[in-house]
Order: sequence, then C-alpha cells, then structure tokens
Amino acid sequence: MTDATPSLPAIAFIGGGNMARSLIGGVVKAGGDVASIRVAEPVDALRDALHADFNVQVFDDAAPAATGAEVWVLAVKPQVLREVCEALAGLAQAQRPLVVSIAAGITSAQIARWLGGGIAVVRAMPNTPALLGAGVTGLYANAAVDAGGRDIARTLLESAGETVWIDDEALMDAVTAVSGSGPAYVFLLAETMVDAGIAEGLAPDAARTLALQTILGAARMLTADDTPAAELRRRVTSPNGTTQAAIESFERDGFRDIVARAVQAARVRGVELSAANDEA
Ligand SMILES: NC(=O)C1=CN([C@@H]2O[C@H](COP(=O)(O)OP(=O)(O)OC[C@H]3O[C@@H](n4cnc5c(N)ncnc54)[C@H](OP(=O)(O)O)[C@@H]3O)[C@@H](O)[C@H]2O)C=CC1
Ligand SMILES: O=C(O)[C@@H]1CCC=N1
Repeated sequence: MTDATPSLPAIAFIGGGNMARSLIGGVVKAGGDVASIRVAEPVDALRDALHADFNVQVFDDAAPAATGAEVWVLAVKPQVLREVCEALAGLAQAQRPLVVSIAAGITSAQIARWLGGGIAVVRAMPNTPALLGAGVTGLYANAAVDAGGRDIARTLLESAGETVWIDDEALMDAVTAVSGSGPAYVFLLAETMVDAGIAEGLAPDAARTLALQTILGAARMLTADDTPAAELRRRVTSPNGTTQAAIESFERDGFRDIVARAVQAARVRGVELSAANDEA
C-alpha cells in the first residue's frame, strides 16, 4: 500500500467483473478517493453491487465512463478487448489517457494499435488476493509511458499488494502463468488436501480447518524472511518420518514436472490469446 493512493487521478474501469472488483476493493481499502473512480459494466447486478459496496460511479457503457478519465483500466476478457478498444479509439486519440490493461495475453502493441496508435499502455497482471490488499502484480510499460504514468500505474496496483516491474514484455505471459493464475493452483491444492483428509477419515470441518490453516501458516512462514522454501521443507521433514514418505511419493509421481507443465500451459495460452484476437 502507499499513502500516494488518495491522489490518484480520475480512473475509469472498463469492465466491472471479478478482477475489477478486487482492484477497486484494494484502492478503496487503501483510502483512495471513490469519487474519482468510474466503472463501465453491462451486467446490471454487478454494476449495482459495485455502486452499493464501494459508492463508485457506474455506467452501462464504456464511453461515458472513460470520458474525462485520465486513466483507463481495461478489465474485460481478452476475447472482447479488441472490440472495446476499437469503440474507444476516437476518445483515446482525443484524450490521450494512460491505459492500464489487465487482460491476459494481449500485448501493449495490440492495445495501442486498436486504440488508434501512439497510446501510453501499461500492461498489468494482478491476481485476486488484491481484494485483501495481498495481491501481487507484474507491470510492463510501453515506450509511450512516461515516469508520471509509471508512478500512477504502480500506485494504483500497489493498493492491491506488491508490484514487480518486468522489462521484457514477452515475460508477461510467464507472470500470468505464475501469479495471475497462481491463486487457483493453491486453491486446487487446498481442495485436494481437504478431500484427502476426508478420505483418510477426518470430519469435513476438521479436514478443512487443518488443511486451510496449514496453507495459511506455510504461506506466512514463506514470506516471514528470506529462508528458502526448500530449507523450510527440510525442517519439516524428519529422517525416515512421515513427511519424507509423502515427499518421496510426490517426487515419484512427478509433482515438479506436473507443476512446470501446468505453468507452461498457462503461458502458452496467453500467447494463443494474443494471436487469436489479432486475426482479420
Ligand atoms: N480473474 C482473475 O483472477 C484475473 C483476471 N485477469 C484479467 O482480467 C480481465 C477480466 O477478468 P475477470 O474480471 O475475471 O472477468 P469477468 O468476466 O469477471 O469481468 C469482465 C466484465 O466485463 C464485462 N464487459 C464485457 N464487455 C464490456 C464492455 N464493452 N464494456 C464494459 N464491460 C464489459 C463483462 O460482462 P459480460 O459478462 O456480460 O461479458 C464482465 O462482467 C481478463 O482480461 C483477465 O484476463 C487478470 C488477472 C487475474
Ligand atoms: O484465467 C485467466 O485467463 C485469467 C488471467 C489470470 C487469471 N485469470
């Protein structure tokens, strides 16, 4: 978080779904000025909930939300981003906003081109823990973004957690694969540990508490200091004990390869999303 958050300029979120809600929640929690936040969202229920929960200005169409806003946060699905940008191109050329896109895969060059060219674009990849201020965001700025634009983008995303600048845009798909999608991997692990505990005879409530508190405690240990994950793992693993039996089972079953292949699949999907949305 940063105490610069309240001084953010007027921001228009184009798309008010899951991720926009997480980011808006982060900005509001960090003390950002809700009067400067507008959201364009076609789904009535989502729009109404955003207004009720955060008191932000809501619109059912992108153009009125974006008009006059210095920062546009593009928070629609990659598959509709081109259409959204092309509809806003005239306004983008007239207003020259700082555009922050959180769409997976879609490149800053595509976005700048769809908006008519010459637009300052920051590509950001946040994740859903942003809602709790516990997110992490990879950021890439194209050449048209000046120091002030980088500061605004960083300040906006810092309200949702930590930020990491990435110099090579091609690596943004790897960021997406590790941290953008990453919470889902941990949630899958949580589901699996709870189910395994139940299969071993634990009551569902007990299995849930034991598994989830273990993940929380382990995450806190991982971030408490610089002790490597491998060392923390070694400290749990008594020679010839229970953990060693489990770790050897994981290694035999190819756990490391399974995770590496999943991360690679997510990265490749990001590349595909970019290509698929630039045809014709
Ligand atoms: N969810 C996540 O964990 C993360 C998502 N992202 C990225 O964030 C983006 C949004 O994802 P997410 O929030 O999950 O998706 P959602 O589908 O929850 O939100 C997108 C919203 O935008 C709406 N929308 C569609 N067209 C327009 C339009 N023309 N103007 C304004 N709003 C429109 C959609 O309505 P409708 O449903 O009617 O189409 C939908 O409510 C994606 O590009 C994704 O890659 C990035 C990091 C993490
Ligand atoms: O699944 C997706 O495509 C988006 C991007 C990262 C997290 N959710």
